This record gives sequence, C-alpha cells and structure tokens, in this order.
Amino acid sequence: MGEDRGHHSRPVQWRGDRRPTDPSRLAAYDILRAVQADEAYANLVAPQVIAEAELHGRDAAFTTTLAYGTLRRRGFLDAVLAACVDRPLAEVDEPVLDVLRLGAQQLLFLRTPPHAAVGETVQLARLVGGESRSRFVNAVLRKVGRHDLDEWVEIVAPDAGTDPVGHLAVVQSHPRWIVQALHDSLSSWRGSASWADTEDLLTADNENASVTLVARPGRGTVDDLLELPHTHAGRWSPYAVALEGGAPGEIAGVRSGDVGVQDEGSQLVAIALARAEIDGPDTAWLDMAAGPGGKAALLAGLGLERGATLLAVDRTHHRAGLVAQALGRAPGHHLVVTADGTQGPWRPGSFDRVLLDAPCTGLGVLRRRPESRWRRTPEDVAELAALQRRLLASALAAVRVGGVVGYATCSPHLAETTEVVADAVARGGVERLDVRPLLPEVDDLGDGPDLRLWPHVHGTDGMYLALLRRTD
Ligand SMILES: C[S@@+](CC[C@H](N)C(=O)[O-])C[C@H]1O[C@@H](n2cnc3c(N)ncnc32)[C@H](O)[C@@H]1O
Repeated sequence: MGEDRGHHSRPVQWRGDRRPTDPSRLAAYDILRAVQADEAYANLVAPQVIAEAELHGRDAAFTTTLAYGTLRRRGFLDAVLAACVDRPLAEVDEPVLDVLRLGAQQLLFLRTPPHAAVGETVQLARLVGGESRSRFVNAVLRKVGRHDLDEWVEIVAPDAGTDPVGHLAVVQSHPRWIVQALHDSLSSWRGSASWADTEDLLTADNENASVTLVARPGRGTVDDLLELPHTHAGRWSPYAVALEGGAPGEIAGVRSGDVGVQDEGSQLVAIALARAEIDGPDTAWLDMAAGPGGKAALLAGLGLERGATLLAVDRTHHRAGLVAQALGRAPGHHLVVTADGTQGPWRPGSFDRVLLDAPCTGLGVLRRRPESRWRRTPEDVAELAALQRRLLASALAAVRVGGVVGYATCSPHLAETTEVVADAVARGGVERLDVRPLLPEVDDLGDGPDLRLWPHVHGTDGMYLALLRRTD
C-alpha cells in the first residue's frame, strides 16, 4: 500500500498535485477499513469517523449510506467483483478490495452516475493505493458497469427454483446459514413461510432502522416528546415516539436518561413481562442480563406504581456501569450488581418477575449492525444456546412459585428461542403463557404462544419473548 491509513488519520485528502478525494467517500472507506481490519463495529465507529472528518447533513448521510450499504451487501458485491477480476478475490489486497466494494455499491445500488462512481472511486484508489492500484480499480469497475443490477443478479445468483437458499443468500447478501435459519424461524411462526416472505425479511435487514425514543414512565411522557420537532407517536408501544431526522443526542431528556433510545420491539418485551398476571406479591423484580440497561430502565418505570424493587445484573462490570447510568435518575427502588446470572447472589425463589434478555447472536437486529452477519457463525449459535439454557435454568430457580420469567432474545433462530424454552418446559414445573393477549395493541402476532416480532412485519427489531410461570 502507498499509505497506511488508520481510520483516525485524517485529513489526508491531497496527494501531490492531484485533485482532492471526496471526503464523504474517504470517510466511508475509513469506516470499512476499521470494520474489516480492526474488527470495529460500524455503528460505533461511523459517528466517530464522520465527526473527525467534520462531515454534516447530506455529506454525513451519504457516508453512512455508502458504508452501511457496502458492508451489508458485501456478499453480493464480492460475487460481482469475482466475476470481474481475473484472480481469486482473496488475492486482492484487502484495502483495494474495500475500494472496489465501495465503487460497485455506488454503481449498482446508489444510482450514482457511472462516471462519478468510477471517477471518484479511482481517485480514492489512487490516494490509498497509488497509481497502479487505481488503474486496476478503474478496469474492474468498468467491467462492473457493463451490466445493471438485474443483469448481475442473473449472472451471479444461483437459480431460485433449484436453490432458493443460495439464490436469496446472493441476491439479498446474507450468509446461506442465516437465510436458512431465518426461513425456518419464519416458517414455524405461522405454520409455513414462502421464500417471498423470507426475502421480505432479508430485504428489511438491508434497510436502515429508524430511531425510536421511549418516554420512561415516571420520568416523562409521550406528549412531552411529541412537542419536539420531527416526532410522531410510535406504532405499537404506548411509550414510543418515532424520531424522523434530528439527532437523539441533542434531546435534553436523552442526555439526562429520562428518555431512552429504544426500538419498539424491546419496549414491547418489557411491557409484556410487566403485564403478565401473577397471584400474590409483585414487588421483587430481577433483570438478569441487563446491560446496557434499556429494558431495565423501562422495567424500573413500569414497576414504580407497584412499588417494585428492581435488581439489575450484568456479568461485565462495564455493562453493569451502563445499566447504572440508565437507571441513575430513575425514581423508585433499584440496584445494579455485577454478577454472573448463572450463579447469582440471591436465594432461590426470591423474585416475583424475572427478565432474562439473554446474550444471543443478534440475528434479529442485522439492520442495525451491518457487518455482523459476516462475523457470526453457526458455532456461535451452539455456544450461545448452551449459555442460554444455563441462564434460563437459573432464572427459573430465581423466581418464586407463581412468579413469571420472561425469556427474550434479539435473535429469531430456533436454536436460541423455542428450542431453549421447550427444553425448560420439558423439565417440568413451568407453564408457558400466551404472550399475545398481553399486547392487544400489536397486529399480526402469529400462532403464539410466544411473542415474535419481525422487521418486515412489525417494523421493529426481530425480538422473541416466551413467558414461563413457575408452577412448582
Ligand atoms: C442482550 S444483552 C441485554 C440487553 C438489555 N436487556 C437491554 O435491553 O439493554 C445481554 C447481556 O447479557 C450479559 N451477559 C452475558 N452473559 C451473562 C451472564 N452469565 N450473566 C449475566 N449477564 C450476562 C451481556 O454482558 C449483555 O450485556
């Protein structure tokens, strides 16, 4: 490489007498490199890179769209690039490959005029890789530009009739195993799913998620939030306000923690758990894997009128610290502890309600984490499912007879959801509740009894919740 560019080194927008590289595209490149080379998370690194590059408004939005889209579409873009490069892609320098991906993304998905997409990308290649790399990038992108998106789909995707999983994997740019897992989960939700349903879900994963605020009960109201510009009421949750444009960090309530940034799917999980009927006392609540504290903060508010005390636990000190921050100004009784939920510092049967929002693969929130589909592996599922079983056993031991455990994940994978719960039910001593009547405001909740929310159906993150009442 001509230059070693860490994602923080900037601004280097000139080399010799050449014209400047477009700062938005350079920032997108920096985000890609940080994700690919340093294993950064795009949603964390992008705002940092954009701020350091002093990009605002449309330029900042273009950088995010280009970087996120390129990360999501990597599978498809690589299939196209492989058809245009006369050696295996693995032999192309990673930074040059990222430049090629950015160029192909603009040509095929962003409607950037071809001369601009090629010209600007070649300029970027010259900056990051020197003259010979820029000629290579120019030649490859000209080949990409010979076909439009539909033609490329015909060329690189397996036939939908004979290999529907492989077809969707390429066309919607997801690993094969994830396409299959999502299809299986959708199929079990309503008895069956067509490949078109699955494609709708995969399409939703490739779109940006909107920002939703939560007016935490006891700390503010939805009506207060609706006074703010660019807001309207949420679709399902009585505490939700959608923010269309504008930065949540500029809202005073968000800065103080009275208002949270929280997808409606997560809000509905906490609300359903709080609404489940239980006999007897209802004052001891546990959130067993609480970091960073979004659901804990909502539960604390929901528990207020019942005089409930919330114990929020996380295994890592840092994550427990984030929970403490989220709960900091919350009225009522709450306590945050760093502990391993599989062997928590409490006596068996101590709690009336327990939330176990288990660590999971996050396959329901792929739209928010553009690179994560390429990082996750089927081995992660097996490892997490084992931990989820241990945590659920511990949650069921922590709740009293008659109390309720909510088992939630932001993954719809069957091995992390219904299979974990089915094992717990099979061991006896628990009754599975139908979650759907607890959320009458939400349409289309499938066959039940568990709650499953989908980006393409409900517009929320993909969330799962089973409610288990302990019977002995
Ligand atoms: C899905 S997140 C919880 C999200 C949270 N409920 C919210 O809404 O903000 C899972 C959390 O479980 C924590 N965790 C993982 N293993 C754990 C364990 N053995 N005991 C307690 N917490 C654990 C992780 O650190 C992570 O913060």
